[in-house]
Amino acid sequence: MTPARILLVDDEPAFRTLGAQWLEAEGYEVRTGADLNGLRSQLQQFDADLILLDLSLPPHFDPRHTLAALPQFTDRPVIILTGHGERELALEALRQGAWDLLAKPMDPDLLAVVIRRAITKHQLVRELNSLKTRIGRQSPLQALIGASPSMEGIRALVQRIAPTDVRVLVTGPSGTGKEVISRAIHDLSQRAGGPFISVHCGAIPAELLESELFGHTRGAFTGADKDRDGLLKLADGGTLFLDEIGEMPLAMQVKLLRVLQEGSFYPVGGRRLETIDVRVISATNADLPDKVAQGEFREDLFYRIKGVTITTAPLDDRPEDIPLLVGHFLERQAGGGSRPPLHPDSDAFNWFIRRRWPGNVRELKSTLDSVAAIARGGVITLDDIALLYPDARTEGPSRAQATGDSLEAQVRALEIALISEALARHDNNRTHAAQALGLSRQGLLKKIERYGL
Ligand SMILES: Nc1ncnc2c1ncn2[C@@H]1O[C@H](COP(=O)(O)OP(=O)(O)OP(=O)(O)O)[C@@H](O)[C@H]1O
Repeated sequence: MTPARILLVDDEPAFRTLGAQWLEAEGYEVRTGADLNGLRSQLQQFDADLILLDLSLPPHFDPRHTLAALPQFTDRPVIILTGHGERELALEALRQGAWDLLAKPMDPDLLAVVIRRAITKHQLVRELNSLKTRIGRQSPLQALIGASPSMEGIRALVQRIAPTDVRVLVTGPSGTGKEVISRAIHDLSQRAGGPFISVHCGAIPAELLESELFGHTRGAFTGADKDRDGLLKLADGGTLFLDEIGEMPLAMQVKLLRVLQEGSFYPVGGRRLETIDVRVISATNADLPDKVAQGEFREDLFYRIKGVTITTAPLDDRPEDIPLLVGHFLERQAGGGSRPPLHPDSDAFNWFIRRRWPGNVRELKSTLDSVAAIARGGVITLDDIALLYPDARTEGPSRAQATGDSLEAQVRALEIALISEALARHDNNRTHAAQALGLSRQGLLKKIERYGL
């Protein structure tokens, strides 16, 4: 097990040295600090599980100054070290969210117990929060992240059509979540217990597509040394997801049309008619009516697969989804472990929101993966981003200016980013996050509900 980390902040060098030696002997990993100003950046380098904090610190040596800064650090237990005669200040520290206070000179036995209790409770709270989040996210609809009107409309439609057997066509640019949407429809349908079989129509060579879909009998062609079921058969009782259907060769389109009309097919080389029961969901980033007009896609097949059409929007058109997606991916990266997810500071959040994402959510996710890999101390900063994207600090006009996002979308994006950041910083403690944002707890809860945070 990795040792818990403690940051000891005190202006007296001798106290720091002795304190650190004692804490290390108790099995903790320790760093020390001498002033209040460096504390925040020190925490970015060293994600402490607990802070031991003296109240009179440079540069002001004014306990009130330290107290005013305290709420910034109480996303982990802070134990205040007080001198005698500071009773009022100590009480105020507790009101500001300090975990406990101990008078100098320290009683080592008492200190050991207080530290151990604080760290254990803090770890339990983190685990509880991460479990709550995971349980709360279990509805298939909650796999569809986003608070933009576009995503809200999609979620409402998915909920309506999922229990029916209607065919669905999901269209929209690459990387905007067409497969995630299709999967959510399946997971919410009565077929959820059955298979979800995904076929990438453009990736399978035309000459193989037929046997991949319909299966084949032994000896049907060179190399067919035994009977093999196709993907249609494997999808029986479940959902067949035809991805990039616009890339399906014309000859195959005719055969697929027959299956959709009759619900049955012959495996390649076979004489026995196979009957299947599948729901078909198709996806494409192509303009199918245009392909129909060009003679590249069969009109009759288009109308067969069209059913209800869901259209996804480019990520650049819905900036308010960015902070939520960032939070979601970081949480998934953390995997519910004992360490909390990384979180971007406000400059980093702004960079993610302002940037353009031609590769949509897929590009956002892979950028986040690389940035998260080099971040230290639990926080993603603009400095981390600038290591991979040297233009990060100087990037030209904001995405909003370039794309003309509505003021409403920009305000929503900013509000979601600030709330997500405050919640992350305060370990999902809504009371503390509300205080930090200058909102009432009730007001914050309303916003959390509205944005599905
Ligand atoms: N709204 C969303 N909520 C959660 N994850 C999303 C969302 N949109 C996209 N993703 C994630 O983005 C990545 C790309 O999504 P997906 O494969 O569904 O896109 P697509 O539109 O089907 O892309 P393509 O057209 O290239 O096949 C996946 O990792 C997916 O989990």
